[in-house]
Amino acid sequence: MSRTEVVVYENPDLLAAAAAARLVTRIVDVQAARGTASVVLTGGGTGIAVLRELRESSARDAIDWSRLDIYWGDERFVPADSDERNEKGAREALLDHVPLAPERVHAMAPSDGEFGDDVDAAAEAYAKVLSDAAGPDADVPEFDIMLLGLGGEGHTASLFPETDEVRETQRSVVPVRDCPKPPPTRVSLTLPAIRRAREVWLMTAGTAKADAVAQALAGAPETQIPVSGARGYRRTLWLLDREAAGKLTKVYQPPAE
Ligand SMILES: O=C1O[C@H](COP(=O)(O)O)[C@@H](O)[C@H](O)[C@H]1O
Repeated sequence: MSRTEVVVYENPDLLAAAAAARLVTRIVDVQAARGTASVVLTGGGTGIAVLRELRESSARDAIDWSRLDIYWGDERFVPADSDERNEKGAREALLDHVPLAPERVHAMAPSDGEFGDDVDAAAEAYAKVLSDAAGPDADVPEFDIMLLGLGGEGHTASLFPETDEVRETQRSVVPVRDCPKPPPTRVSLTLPAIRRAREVWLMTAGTAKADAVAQALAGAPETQIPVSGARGYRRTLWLLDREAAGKLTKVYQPPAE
């Protein structure tokens, strides 16, 4: 049975620090229970701030970094050294500063990588990465924790409102072209792939996100507000600052840990 929880923090700094602390605890608990853990990363202001907080936390040493698999929920299809790359942001904020096993870091291809500027091939290759990791019975692994951000118009990962990609039901990974938010070409997990995660953590801050947050939590159709369809099969955890939560009509209490 899946549950939805909403936690509101006073400001974006507190949100990022608290999300980082939760992440350490959850990864350590999963590793204690199952040996390894998997985390799907997001780009965006809050997602990268959380990784930076994690790097600066002394508790990060509680994680066995060599037994952690890293994936991405979406990526901008730009050259590897572009500041637009979600991978580059994550590496600078955290990944280059911790002893991860390089073969467990599963990045999406850049536009100057092995597939050149063929975004279809890059998306197909990432789908293969996921299906290889999932084993014989599934196309997508059961990720332990998927971190996602969202845009003011309701996009999550790189799934934008009223697009073919948000309606995708067969593929786990799709190429995305003509995105309303630059850069225009991206690779994204689809909603069915996102829903393979045990836990989805939706993290965002600021008044620009308040409408989308309120609509998603009120159950808006996912074709209109894609983040509405981003759910973990065990838990969906919204981590918000006061401004992003500003249009919620219901009062949310912090859940008991
Ligand atoms: O383009 C993207 O935007 C979202 C949200 O970013 P934010 O800076 O407005 O918080 C992000 O979640 C996604 O990964 C990224 O590619």
